[in-house]
Amino acid sequence: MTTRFSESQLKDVMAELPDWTVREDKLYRQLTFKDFVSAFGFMSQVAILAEKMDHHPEWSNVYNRVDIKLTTHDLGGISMRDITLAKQIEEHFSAANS
Ligand SMILES: C[C@H](O)[C@H](O)[C@H]1CNC2=NC(N)=NC(=O)C2=N1
Repeated sequence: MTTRFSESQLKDVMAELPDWTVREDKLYRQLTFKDFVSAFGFMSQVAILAEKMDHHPEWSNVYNRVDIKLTTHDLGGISMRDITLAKQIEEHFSAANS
């Protein structure tokens, strides 16, 4: 059973996600791609992954930019499920930009 992180647990796990910040009980990251097609391709891949994980991002897209917020609605805060998804998103982002 997944639980919501305490402040100190969160501080520790965030060390592994240097490009993410915490805002209003959500993990936050803004990504920029070379164009809309790259941004949307990335979103399509993450959408498939999120559906498999049964854990879905709150996000928006404007042209080459994708704003992502991750939180666990069922728990009202950040949990390991968000950290796992954030790490997978990082891997997809690196691949999309290499
Ligand atoms: C019933 C189903 O397991 C839940 O509603 C899932 C679906 N996707 C989810 N996504 C996110 N981000 N948080 C959740 O708590 C969540 N719960």
